Amino acid sequence: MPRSVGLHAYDTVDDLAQRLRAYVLDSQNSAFSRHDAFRVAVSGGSLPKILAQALLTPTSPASEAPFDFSKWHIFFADERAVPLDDADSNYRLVKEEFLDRIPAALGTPTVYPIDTALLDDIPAMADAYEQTLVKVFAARDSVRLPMFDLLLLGCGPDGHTCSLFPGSPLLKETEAWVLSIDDSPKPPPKRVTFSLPVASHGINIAFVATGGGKKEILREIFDTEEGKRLPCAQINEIAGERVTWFTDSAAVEGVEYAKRSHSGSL
Ligand SMILES: O=C1O[C@H](COP(=O)(O)O)[C@@H](O)[C@H](O)[C@H]1O
Repeated sequence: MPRSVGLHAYDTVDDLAQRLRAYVLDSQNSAFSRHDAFRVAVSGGSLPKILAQALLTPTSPASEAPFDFSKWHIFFADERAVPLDDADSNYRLVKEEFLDRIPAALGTPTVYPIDTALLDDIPAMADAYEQTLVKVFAARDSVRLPMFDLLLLGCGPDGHTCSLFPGSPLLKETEAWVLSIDDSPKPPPKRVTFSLPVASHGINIAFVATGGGKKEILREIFDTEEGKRLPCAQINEIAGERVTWFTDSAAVEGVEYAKRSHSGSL
């Protein structure tokens, strides 16, 4: 584990949400100063709810410049190959938990969902999503990888992130930006996902993992050699100091790495 990976544990999810808010705001503002836009990728699972709590619950409105969602470009780090209104859709989750609750005064983000016309051809769906990235981030031959301003990732109880699962051959991909999977061990089986190089290519990369159900896998990721093979740990290894984990105390119970200098407030 690179010692520079930040692992921050907060007493409650409310505390976590406040610190995540400050982190995303800083990330937004530095992106605006670089290119007047904020290119962010989000995950599904437990993340959208915590993200909404962080971003849409101002702690002290007078003391900070607000988010300007009109300059946000929101991509999906992974998506299930289902209609956008399906209960399993990451888009639906992000829309209902977060996008639909953004106050009009804060602007409307540009959102890039998958092309559901390609539900029966998921390799084509992955290629089409890659082309979406190419259009926004520049031509494929002029940039080796799209650089996100912020990647917001989850960590499954098995150590998966995006739809990159432990032991998957997809983890070896070095060329493609977006991949398809038709045998996901977690339902639904058909999905598209950022490849590991893209999921590691953010100026800032935040993992959000809360609750006692994550403590065993966090121990493995942070405290063991074998855990280095897990998808989340591979992103830690590749991106090092660009990675920050936002966790609560239940998720890091027994994690030695969290007891060292990397834990505490950000
Ligand atoms: O299937 C998925 O799971 C991961 C982790 O979800 P969580 O509920 O354990 O946070 C999520 O990050 C990913 O986007 C999703 O498709």
